[in-house]
Amino acid sequence: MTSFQSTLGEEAGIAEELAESQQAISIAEFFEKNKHMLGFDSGARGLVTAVKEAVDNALDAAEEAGILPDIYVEIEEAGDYYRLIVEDNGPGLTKETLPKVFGKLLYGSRFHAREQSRGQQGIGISAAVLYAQLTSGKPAKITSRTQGASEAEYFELIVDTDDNEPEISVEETTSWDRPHGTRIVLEMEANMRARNQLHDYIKHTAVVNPHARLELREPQEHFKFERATDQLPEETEEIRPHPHGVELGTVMKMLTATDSQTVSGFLQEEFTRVGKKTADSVIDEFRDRHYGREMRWRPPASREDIDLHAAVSNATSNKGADATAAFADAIADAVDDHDRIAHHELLEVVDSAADAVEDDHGTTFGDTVRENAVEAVWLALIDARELEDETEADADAASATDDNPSEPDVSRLVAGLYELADEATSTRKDDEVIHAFAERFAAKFEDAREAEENVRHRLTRTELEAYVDRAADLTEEYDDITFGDTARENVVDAVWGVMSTVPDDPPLVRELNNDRDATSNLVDGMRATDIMAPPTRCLAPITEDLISAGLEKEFDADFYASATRDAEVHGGDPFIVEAGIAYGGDLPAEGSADVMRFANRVPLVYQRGACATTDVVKSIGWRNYGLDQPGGSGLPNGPAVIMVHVASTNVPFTSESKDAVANVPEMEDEIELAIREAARELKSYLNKRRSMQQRRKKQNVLGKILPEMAEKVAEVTGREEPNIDDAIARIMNNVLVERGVEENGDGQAVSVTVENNSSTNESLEITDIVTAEPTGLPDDATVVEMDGEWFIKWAPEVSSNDETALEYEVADGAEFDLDVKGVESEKLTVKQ
Ligand SMILES: Nc1ncnc2c1ncn2[C@@H]1O[C@H](COP(=O)(O)OP(=O)(O)OP(=O)(O)O)[C@@H](O)[C@H]1O
Repeated sequence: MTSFQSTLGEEAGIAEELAESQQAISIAEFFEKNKHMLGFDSGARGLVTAVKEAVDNALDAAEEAGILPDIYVEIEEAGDYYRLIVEDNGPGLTKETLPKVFGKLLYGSRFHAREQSRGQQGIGISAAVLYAQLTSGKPAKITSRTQGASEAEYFELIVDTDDNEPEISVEETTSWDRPHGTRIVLEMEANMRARNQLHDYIKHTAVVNPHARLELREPQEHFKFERATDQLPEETEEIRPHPHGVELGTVMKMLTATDSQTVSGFLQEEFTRVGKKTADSVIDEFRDRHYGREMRWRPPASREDIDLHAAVSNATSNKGADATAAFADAIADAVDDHDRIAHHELLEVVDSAADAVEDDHGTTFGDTVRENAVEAVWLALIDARELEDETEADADAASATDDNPSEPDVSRLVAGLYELADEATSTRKDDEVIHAFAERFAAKFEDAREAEENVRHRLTRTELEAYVDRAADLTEEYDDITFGDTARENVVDAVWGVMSTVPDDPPLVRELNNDRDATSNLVDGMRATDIMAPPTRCLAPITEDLISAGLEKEFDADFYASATRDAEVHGGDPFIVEAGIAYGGDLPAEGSADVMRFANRVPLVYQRGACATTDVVKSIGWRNYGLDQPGGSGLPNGPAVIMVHVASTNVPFTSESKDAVANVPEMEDEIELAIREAARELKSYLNKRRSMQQRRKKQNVLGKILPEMAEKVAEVTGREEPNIDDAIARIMNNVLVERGVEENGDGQAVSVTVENNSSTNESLEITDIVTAEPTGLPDDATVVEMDGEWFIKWAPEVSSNDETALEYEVADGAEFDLDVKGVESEKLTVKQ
């Protein structure tokens, strides 16, 4: 075999030779070879995917136009092929756009829109056309009529795979009975082996789109899903990206495209949820990262031998004694007013002192005088020894007295850093060790200043971490102690906490444009700033009520729960996760629970195992929620359906075929929280059901034993049999509702007594139906007559261990019927 290597050197121009075989690959050609990526990997699957693409588009288009969708899908055998027909009542397509929509890959209206829609990439339907033409050789036949048009347009076309352009074979106008809409006819090599997936897709689409009317006619079966509501989903609006989660590359692109000049304007104009205040916070975060923060040192205490006044006076020349004294006074006082002061704050102090003295004394305090004063005070602040020249004699005298508490025995930097490190580290650390650490830490500041590298003590957090690490490493080495990561982080936090953000102006947009590092700091700043969640008007969640309603429509269960989370952000796009659970009833008790996955109201029928949704369901400990879960992980067993819906302006799918949601941590967290929210409701339902079952069991046993005992007791004692119902109600802590009737001459006196033997207060709704007109009813009861029956309604609140009664009179011979609501049947004994 001749390799290129073996011929290298023998022949010139190998690169040119190689270059000849290089050529551009058309997108259509690429997809022709990678059909599986788009969900067309087999005849069975291809048919389902084509239906899905056409129906999703039809729903998107109708909703966007404010039309209640009416969609007809037909699959018929056509010789060796299958013919797919999808008709919608949407707004239709114009003559100009139609050929591109169906005959050009990556052409669509939604790719750039930050708005929830089923379609995203502009590939779906043209890929179906491509699949049909590749497998059957037949063109797609499209009819479309726009609203108000007198006739429809009819096209027969294929995708020209060489240049990814539509190749039209027939183009004519035609009549069509639909006033507006689109009809697609595709012939393809296919089979019905994925019939179940097809049915699931259509059925589940109906569940989450109760406003749509769907019809599916296939060779064997025919389904119609009538719409359950005339309410279209909330209209969505396009939004700008949210600052949380936009990638660096996106921001760099946005910076080149924006009309804003300043970073603040850029942030406010191009992102959602950013006003002036939020932009300022982002810029502060940017400053911390880009310029760093400045260390703030404490001003000298009066007991310290530091005379700021003298320092300023000595550094100020030719300004006259009065002006100089006033200048020095103003600075010393202002510094003293600060709890801590950074270099840029000192600059402000000196500037305002100079301005004030200039006004009062008519002397000019130029830049040099101001700079000298700043330097003198800064030196005094950060290191007392700098002043020793002037105060040497005093200091020597003071240090001679060992027990003089007012004498600082370390430099001010060491003392300042010692204070912070001591507070931040565990009390177990030796004082001396902390002191030694503070000395090494201070040396880093001091060395950098002396070397004129960092006169202002300005550090980024990373630089500060390096200072702390170096000082801690040395302390570990020389003092033979451990200075662990937590202690180091605590010291960094404490020092960073007292440091001050520098007020330097951020770069202009054009300066940021080619500065990758600065832009990266801006992106980090955006992420670190607390920003309100994005508006949800771009999203159309199903909502809790409709999830439950959808589940109820589809599954005959005993219990339904649903949860809709607040919006979160991923990659600058907002998303909302919803979950629903149906349990019991007719759901199959054997095997694992069914997981239904939806993204932007589209059922996901393939690649269940590759989906973040399934992963999250499996990772939850379902035993905590009352479901059986063999081995404590994986899908739970039992009669349950778990449904998850992810709605986003950009759902992160694992591939272009949009079958599975990718494992994005932010999204997984929300999926988990939504499922847990619904699962908590399931848990309390199951707990209650279990305790009710136990109660019923106990009651059944009592109901059997007590009458036998009562009979025996009566026999032995010769007395009347005791009242069993009352006894059971008391033993079981039940609510007992009992009717008493007494003859009272003209008629009967009725009393309905409620005895609450339970441990909770109860609110009941009692309806007593009487066949004669009742009289003497209390005010809190209402009565309505219907067809010779009187409905007495009474809603008493009865505290635990209390009782109340409804009393009235009625003619002789009247009959009664009591209906009690508000208390579970297991906790209720009704005796009439
Ligand atoms: N039935 C239809 N009625 C009206 N417009 C349609 C219809 N089908 C498609 N369109 C338009 O054609 C565009 C392209 O559709 P296509 O299916 O190729 O991509 P998509 O739906 O935008 O994205 P995806 O590739 O994710 O499905 C859509 O964005 C929409 O504007």
